[in-house]
Amino acid sequence: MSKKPVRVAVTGAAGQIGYALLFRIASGEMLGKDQPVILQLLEVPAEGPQKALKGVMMELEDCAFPLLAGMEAHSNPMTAFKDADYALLVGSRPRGPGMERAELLAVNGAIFIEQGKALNAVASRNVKVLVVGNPANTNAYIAMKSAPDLPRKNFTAMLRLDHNRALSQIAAKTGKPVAEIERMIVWGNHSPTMYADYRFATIGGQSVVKMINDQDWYVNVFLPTVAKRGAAIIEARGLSSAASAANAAIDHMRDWALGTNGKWVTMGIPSDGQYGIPKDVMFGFPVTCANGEYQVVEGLEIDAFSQQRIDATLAELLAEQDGVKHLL
Ligand SMILES: NC(=O)c1ccc[n+]([C@@H]2O[C@H](COP(=O)([O-])OP(=O)(O)OC[C@H]3O[C@@H](n4cnc5c(N)ncnc54)[C@H](O)[C@@H]3O)[C@@H](O)[C@H]2O)c1
Ligand SMILES: O=C(O)C[C@H](O)C(=O)O
Repeated sequence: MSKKPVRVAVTGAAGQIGYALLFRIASGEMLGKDQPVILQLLEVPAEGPQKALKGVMMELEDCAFPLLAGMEAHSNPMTAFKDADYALLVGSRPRGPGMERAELLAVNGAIFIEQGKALNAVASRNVKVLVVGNPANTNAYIAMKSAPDLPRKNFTAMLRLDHNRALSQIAAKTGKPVAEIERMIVWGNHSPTMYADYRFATIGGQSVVKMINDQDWYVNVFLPTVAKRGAAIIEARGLSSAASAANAAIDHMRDWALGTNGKWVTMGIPSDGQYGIPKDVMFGFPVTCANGEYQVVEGLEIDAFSQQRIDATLAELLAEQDGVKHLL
């Protein structure tokens, strides 16, 4: 018997990430090739974006996806999130060349308060929320705080693009297939303070640290390359990453919903105090997923260098939280 359709809400659906994301959700790449979906698409209530959204929906229709059980265009989060089982919060103002991410806080805070409240009011009580729109961790924190009737654990932020970027840098350095790399971690904020940590990573069971054996490359090439990759793409394209961001969103939601078979992935999640991160801080942690739930990989040794990096990204997140506390 075929499965009952699930409702997937996507905000910023006419934007560039939306365009790279919706077709893959509708084709079953996110929730499985046997899972029908109903797309509930939100755009700002203005003629241009709403018209563009209609165009995207015409294209979705023209794909004749067997798993696309329905789609709706919305301009109000209260209708867009109705009974949503999954919500991908992509819509926000993207960073342009030379713009600091922190500047985005004020502009985007209001959006995520309204959307958090709407999720609280109308979404499924089990809704899985992924915030992609930047500053992703703090936007997710704002949405979570604006939705007091939903479990905190339902709110996550996207660190998966950073995780995937780190995997590709290691694959290029070692000449090994990316799929063989296990136990990568990116701690903290989706920003240049993130800490991409390959101390525990293995390839075919062998330690990546030993294979690379180059602390200088780790500190002076790998870490800044991963941390500043978003800015490098903006510089090169004149636009922020879109296809790779959509791909990471698919990876994040697929793993959360369908499980990782014991593999570590990075998710931004509200801390429960693990590794000394204060409760509720939306922090990138290593997790495994099973049965629709994520679980932090605990008990990893944090050496002095790592502690310093973790403290720095935590300090940035706490400052961001402080910057929005008057809104909450
Ligand atoms: N977390 C990550 O790894 C990551 C990676 C890349 C981009 N991003 C962020 O994702 C966001 C979207 O990027 P993009 O390139 O798709 O931008 P875009 O400008 O192409 O699209 C954003 C869309 O969101 C819509 N929008 C704005 N406010 C909205 C609201 N309140 N409700 C619904 N829709 C709204 C806009 O009309 C626009 O169509 C940006 O904030 C960007 O910085 C995050
Ligand atoms: O840094 C940005 O604003 C773009 C995006 O978050 C990215 O990592 O590509």
